[in-house]
Amino acid sequence: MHLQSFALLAAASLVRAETNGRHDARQTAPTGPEAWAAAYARASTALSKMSQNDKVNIVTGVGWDKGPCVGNTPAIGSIGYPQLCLQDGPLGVRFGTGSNAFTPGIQAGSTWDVELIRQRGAYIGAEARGCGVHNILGPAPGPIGKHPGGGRNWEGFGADPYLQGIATAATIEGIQSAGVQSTVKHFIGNEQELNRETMSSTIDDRTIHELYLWPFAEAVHANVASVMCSYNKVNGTWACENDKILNGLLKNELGFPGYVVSDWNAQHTTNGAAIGGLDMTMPGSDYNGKGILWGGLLNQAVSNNQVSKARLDDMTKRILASWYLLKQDSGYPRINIKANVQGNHKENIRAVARDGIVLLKNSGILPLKKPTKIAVIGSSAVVNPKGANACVDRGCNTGALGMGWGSGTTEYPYFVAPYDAIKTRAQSDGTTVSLQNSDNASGVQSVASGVDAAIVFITASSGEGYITTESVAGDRPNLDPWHNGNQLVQAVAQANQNVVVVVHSTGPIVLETIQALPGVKAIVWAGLPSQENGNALVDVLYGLVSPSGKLPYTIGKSQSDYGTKVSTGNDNFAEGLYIDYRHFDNQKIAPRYEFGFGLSYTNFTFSDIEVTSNAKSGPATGAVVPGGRADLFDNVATVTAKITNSGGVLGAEVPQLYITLPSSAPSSPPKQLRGFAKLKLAPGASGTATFNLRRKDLSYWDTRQQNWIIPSGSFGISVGASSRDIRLTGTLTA
Ligand SMILES: OC[C@H]1O[C@@H](O[C@H]2[C@H](O)[C@@H](O)[C@H](O[C@H]3[C@H](O)[C@@H](O)[C@H](O)O[C@@H]3CO)O[C@@H]2CO)[C@H](O)[C@@H](O)[C@@H]1O
Repeated sequence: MHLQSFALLAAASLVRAETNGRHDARQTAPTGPEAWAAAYARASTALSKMSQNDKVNIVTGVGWDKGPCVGNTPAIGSIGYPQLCLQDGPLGVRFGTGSNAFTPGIQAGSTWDVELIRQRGAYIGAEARGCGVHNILGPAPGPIGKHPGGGRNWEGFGADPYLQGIATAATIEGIQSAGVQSTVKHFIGNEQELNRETMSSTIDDRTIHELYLWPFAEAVHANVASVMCSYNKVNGTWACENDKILNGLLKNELGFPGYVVSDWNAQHTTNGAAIGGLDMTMPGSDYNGKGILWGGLLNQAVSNNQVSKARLDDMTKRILASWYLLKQDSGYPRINIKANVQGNHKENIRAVARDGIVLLKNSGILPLKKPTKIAVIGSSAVVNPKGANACVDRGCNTGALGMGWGSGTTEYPYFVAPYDAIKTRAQSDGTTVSLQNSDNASGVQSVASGVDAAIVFITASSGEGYITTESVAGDRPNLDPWHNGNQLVQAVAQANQNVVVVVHSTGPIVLETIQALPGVKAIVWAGLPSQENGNALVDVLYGLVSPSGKLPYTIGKSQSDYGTKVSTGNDNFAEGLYIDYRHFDNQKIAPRYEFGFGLSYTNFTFSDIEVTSNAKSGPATGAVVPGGRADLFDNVATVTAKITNSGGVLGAEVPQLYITLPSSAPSSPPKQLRGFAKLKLAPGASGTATFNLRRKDLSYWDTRQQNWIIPSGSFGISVGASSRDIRLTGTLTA
């Protein structure tokens, strides 16, 4: 990008900051084009001191397993540039022994609490910095969750582009406020693990803009330092050499000033990747130390003019500018992945684990009221007998579940299992606890009968495809609970009429068998709570807090209701815009629990909706700032609603705003999330939810005009407690 364009765009960025309250809480994170312009100026000065060899080195990883981090580039002595350390990942410092295992992205999304998510990012950033990590490989809003059983969905924030976008931006702002580069991944269309390194994702122009690109646009707007291109092909061309998506969408349309780093071994050619928009190759060789595509080969290609010197300079400047942007050129800690950096961050981990718990069903059994006797049942109530970290990259589902498996995991520094925390609480209440730490349905009668509450634990897991767990090679082939969970719950419900089912899962499971059992009095969707698993659960089971999580995906009545299937060859994304609730709404399919659903121990009433708007139909016209045209980020309408806690205990509600586009727009999902807020309210208290709608929030992508358009006519505004529990409606006209 040119310096003049940054200077011109600085003013536009200030307008955005004043008009979009959501981002005002940003602290020391770099802010917009002016910060990039200063970083680019310094990058240009450094560039002039670098040899062609230096430039090739700074863009080329040193090779797999040849440095202290999962990704490393060599130091460049001539400019005082360090050996750069890139380390996973989205929930903390992978392989760290003195760091925390933060709550997975999907649990953070389930809180719908932007400030908790931002703090989570800031703490991940602080720990990465403390370990000398320059670039932390997260967050991961791709996959978004086209497939309910997609192996890596749990690394991101939920099956909706808006929720993913807000959570992604807040996470990046948090991470980068600690002076650490954030990498947003995986760009783009990597929605399944099966065949991810061979398949092509064919995604139409409107769908890519409105669904898959959306969170990445928010990431670029939050000044993310780098973007990781994915393994798959997009529309027939490898993502890491795809001119249309890297140069076209990312760098030109979104004005991305940072650098594109390859997923590990996702590069296929020397010249094609350089010309197609890749800026840094990782890890630099294949896992056997071979297959080196840049380094010497790139040097030759530049000397032969097959790749221009200007392109190599551009790659180098992007990498240097990101380093200067985060002020990593002075006083940066030395690399020590084993550093002790935990601080008090477990408070955030417990808060996210707890506030992400979704209460799905409660016939009055919860919160527990000093029961005399309880039973705790299931192998996932206790920690893995071999230790919480016994399986490499968490590649098993044994014992209590806190995260899925793969590169997006960390080591647990400790693990509080449900049984540990329940026992501690029970002791102080004088409750007797009996335990069956297996999933054996036939032996459950004796432990479950005669207790005041039988708490039964079931799970489902998934992860990255290089590990197969219990025959699951990444993506879940079905949405059933593992380890005969349905049969276990059935047996418990036969022995006892006061059953509480606790689910730990990487994504939706079909609950129909469990739902039909009269003995099941509560279903607690505890998600993926990481190391604070048991503590977070006890907070909710005993009413220390009222549950306040909301589902970040739909729980359908059957797998086929979702309308997508993991592809065995290439995938033409035929469902288009219609994934998750967009599909259920469009096809008028009743889910069991809809996107955005979650109960509380109190009640909330919604009233007094007000809509003010100066939205005008037509295209966006602003200059390009990081994230897209500047005016896309201008507030054009505001909706407010009064929320009152009309129940008897303190609680938090998440009012959600959905829009329905006017009939002049091309056919669109019936409802699309475009705002949410989390209000903590004492009994009887009221608060105002304010939803600021930006131009982009009211626009569709017009494939002919190649622009975002606000359609003319009347927009439906729905405000509710879920995507289907709409309490207030209004309209606005553009
Ligand atoms: O970690 C950086 C990015 O890497 C991708 O995941 C890779 C993961 O980090 C790595 O540990 C794993 O390596 C295994 C390899 O695939 C396998 O063939 C070999 O036998 O064992 C290796 C060690 O277990 O490879 C993963 C890629 O296949 C992620 O996609 C990305 O998100 C990470 O940021």
